[in-house]
Amino acid sequence: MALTAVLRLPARALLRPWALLRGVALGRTEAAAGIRNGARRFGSQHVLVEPAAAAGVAVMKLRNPPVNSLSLELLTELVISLEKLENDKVFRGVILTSDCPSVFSSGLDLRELCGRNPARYAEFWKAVQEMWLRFYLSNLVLVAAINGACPAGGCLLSLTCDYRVLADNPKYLMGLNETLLGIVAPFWFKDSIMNTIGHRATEQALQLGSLLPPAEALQVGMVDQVVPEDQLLSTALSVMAKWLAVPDHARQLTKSMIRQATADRLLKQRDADIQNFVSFISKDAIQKSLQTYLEKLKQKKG
Ligand SMILES: CCCCCCCCC/C=C/C(=O)SCCNC(=O)CCNC(=O)[C@H](O)C(C)(C)COP(=O)(O)OP(=O)(O)OC[C@H]1O[C@@H](n2cnc3c(N)ncnc32)[C@H](O)[C@@H]1OP(=O)(O)O
Repeated sequence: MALTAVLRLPARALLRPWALLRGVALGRTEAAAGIRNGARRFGSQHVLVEPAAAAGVAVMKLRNPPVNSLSLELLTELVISLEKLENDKVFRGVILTSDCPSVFSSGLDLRELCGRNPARYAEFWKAVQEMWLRFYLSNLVLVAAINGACPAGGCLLSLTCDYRVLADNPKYLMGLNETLLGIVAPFWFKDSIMNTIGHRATEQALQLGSLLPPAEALQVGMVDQVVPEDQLLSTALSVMAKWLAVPDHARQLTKSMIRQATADRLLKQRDADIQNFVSFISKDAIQKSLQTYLEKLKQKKG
């Protein structure tokens, strides 16, 4: 099965990601999808996964130019790639980074939020939920090496990781800016940031839709470290070594003890959350807000 065909499958196919992966693996040559110089390496259209220099560590790169917007396809491939690594006994940690210059991820693909029908909105939102649940609860160590701007859904993705290192560049703004688009960050976005930066800082960051430069993101605890851009990957690898020095079973149970309750809040009401999203995003006023925001983004260039 060609990857393009895989990507046209509905989100419910995520329930059987191995069936999809078999298709991906069979559809691509070993050189493209698996083994290069003896090292395991696989990729899909929008996610590149390669072994890092350190044993047991993979680097997962988002590759959806120009700005790594989280489309249904990218979300689906992220989940499949993570699941594949989790099922491969070789890997214990993943460094998540971007293959696009200056942008880690621009967040949810705004084209998925505008002018679609309710069934497509529902399918998309289910994929957003799935990405968050799988990454947030992953038994692997996830370190985000944030090498670009990181707004909204991009920030959410980084918040699923166990540790965040941000490259020191004043253009690399980070935060949940939903209110500035006239939309509302769902409760599990809010939970993710509140568990990271605390209650009071969340009140401000979320209501103001703050996009913080590196020094402020560090100060508030949105990232754990800010480093010169040329040291980003080496720092992420050092951090990973520290986390991998801990026995997996003890670390995994501890992670789950801390995170499961937050994930359960969504797991208990996934369908209601989808319905909420669909009815919210379908409102004329919300559609207008989003269209205006998208147009402003496009005009910025001219
Ligand atoms: C009750 C609760 C219920 C639930 C309520 C609903 C909850 C929804 C939660 C939503 C979460 C989100 O993530 S919403 C997404 C929020 N994201 C953002 O606000 C980021 C917007 N983007 C940016 O700020 C910038 O693009 C940035 C990422 C910094 C990169 O700047 P650059 O100058 O490098 O690039 P640009 O020139 O701006 O962008 C290049 C092209 O990419 C497009 N582009 C940029 N971001 C895009 C995006 N997210 N989706 C699609 N397309 C995007 C631009 O329009 C350009 O298109 P062309 O002109 O055609 O080339």
